[in-house]
Amino acid sequence: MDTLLYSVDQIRAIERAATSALPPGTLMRRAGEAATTYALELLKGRPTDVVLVLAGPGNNGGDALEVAANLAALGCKVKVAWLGGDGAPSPETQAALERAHAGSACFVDDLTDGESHCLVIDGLFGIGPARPLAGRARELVEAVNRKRCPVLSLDVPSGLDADTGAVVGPHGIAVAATYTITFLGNKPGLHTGDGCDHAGRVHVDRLGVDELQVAGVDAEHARARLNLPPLFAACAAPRRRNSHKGSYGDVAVLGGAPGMAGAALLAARGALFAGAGRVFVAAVGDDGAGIALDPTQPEIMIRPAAGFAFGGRTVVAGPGMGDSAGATRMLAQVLDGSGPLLVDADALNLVAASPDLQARLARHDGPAVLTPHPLEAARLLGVTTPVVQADRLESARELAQRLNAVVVLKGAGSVIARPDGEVAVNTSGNPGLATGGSGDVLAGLGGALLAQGWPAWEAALGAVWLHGAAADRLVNCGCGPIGLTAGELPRAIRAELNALAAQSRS
Ligand SMILES: NC(=O)C1=CN([C@@H]2O[C@H](COP(=O)(O)OP(=O)(O)OC[C@H]3O[C@@H](n4cnc5c(N)ncnc54)[C@H](O)[C@@H]3O)[C@@H](O)[C@H]2O)[C@@H](O)CC1
Ligand SMILES: Nc1ncnc2c1ncn2[C@@H]1O[C@H](COP(=O)(O)OP(=O)(O)O)[C@@H](O)[C@H]1O
Ligand SMILES: [K+]
Repeated sequence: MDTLLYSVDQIRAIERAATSALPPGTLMRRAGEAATTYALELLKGRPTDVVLVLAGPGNNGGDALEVAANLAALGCKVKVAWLGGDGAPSPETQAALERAHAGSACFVDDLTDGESHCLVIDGLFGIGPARPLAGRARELVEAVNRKRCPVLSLDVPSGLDADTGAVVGPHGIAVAATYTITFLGNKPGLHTGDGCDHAGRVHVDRLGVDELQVAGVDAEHARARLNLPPLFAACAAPRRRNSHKGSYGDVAVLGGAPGMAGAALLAARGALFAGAGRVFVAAVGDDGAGIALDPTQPEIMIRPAAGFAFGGRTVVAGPGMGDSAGATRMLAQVLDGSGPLLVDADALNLVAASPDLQARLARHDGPAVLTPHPLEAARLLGVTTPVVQADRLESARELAQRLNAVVVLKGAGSVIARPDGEVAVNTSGNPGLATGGSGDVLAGLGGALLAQGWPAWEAALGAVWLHGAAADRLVNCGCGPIGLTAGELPRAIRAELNALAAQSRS
């Protein structure tokens, strides 16, 4: 899998470089050939029924018409729904249209509901759409999304923004593909937000554009990639025989105000099962009369936050912390400290509400990771959740820069961003994680990696990937996605982390 993620501007730059070096029409022909080969692979070489091809007015439509012509020439039954535009098609698309017309592909005006197809090829729009799909384009997408057969999108599911993973809106619609074959380079929008539900399995074909042409763009711009173990596995070193609990750091969870003990305990368990040497809960607003023990995890030491010695420990601030004056005071204290810090949940909301805490956080003298979900990110940025979700990569970048910390913007395709603008989009996980407390476990896991000496960037990448991989492991064993509980995650995280450490040795 190509792990670098290119913006539409970068793809257009790569395209310009390649087009000027190649005979006219080469890229579209190659896109058509690559998609034909992939379609036949998906159909195990033998289409059993009609292949329906949707072709739009731009070059994405040209790619689709190439596929239609190729499949028809190979003897497949092909129907084409062609959506002409206002202007004339590009010369390449015009040539592809003529090729498709000259062969045995049958052009149809409308899709008949209930007609069966073995595959739909979606070539309505690629990286071009600037406005929400409407009229006949919308009707075609609605009809395709009602079908039960597999759908192969060319380049990008039509109607999806390739940069952001948002459906082009307002009130837009996008093809929900089973597979996407994407050209010249991988694209962030296929892997985050709505993109996760629309792209299906993503296959990248560089169309034979040589690395040198792409390299010029990489060196200058490529600042996004998929989050996979090679980015952080080197930190998951096997344990030295001659080591002790002090070798693996202390994690202190600042949170667990009365009535919200569970969140802090889940974070603490996340830290414990991810290998922290010792785990504490510094319970906010608790004079010691509240939770004293986690009966299923007595290893966790629970102390009142007031007077707790945070120095020299990794602090996970926020799970179940509440917004009391005491909580705010304790948070200011840990922000002013110099140890590794992970800020989550209520602590993020307190930071969002206080310019003073924001300044303290930006000045924090030590590794810092923030783990907002989209609403928390919106509060921190002073915008609404839809604004955050409309461009998850840029929202995460903006926050990382403003608060001078590594930021994890959670949700499907979590985005991890650094203050210098580098971004990674997570590849693991599933909607089983959409359950109360799973974020608390992630916070504890991130804290444990920091406590074991992982730098902030690698700790954030590793925690997000391991958390998702643990959820995938549980689903593969039948424990979800429906009904997966946050409490099941720590043990699965332990299994994933040990597997990673074992691999890093071999
Ligand atoms: N960029 C490249 O290097 C290559 C591009 N190719 C294909 O070309 C695509 C890009 O082509 P285009 O730039 O022509 O863009 P698209 O084919 O994505 O669509 C642009 C066309 O759609 C119209 N349009 C946009 N939004 C619309 C809406 N809501 N309703 C109706 N019409 C709308 C535009 O006016 C324009 O005519 C890529 O995604 C890819 O599939 C391939 O041929 C291979 C090489
Ligand atoms: N649909 C999803 N796909 C993948 N991961 C998800 C999905 N929904 C939630 N998650 C993950 O689950 C965690 C939820 O965290 P959060 O919203 O803070 O929940 P809580 O506060 O209840 O613990 C995050 O790591 C998030 O990325
Ligand atoms: K498409």
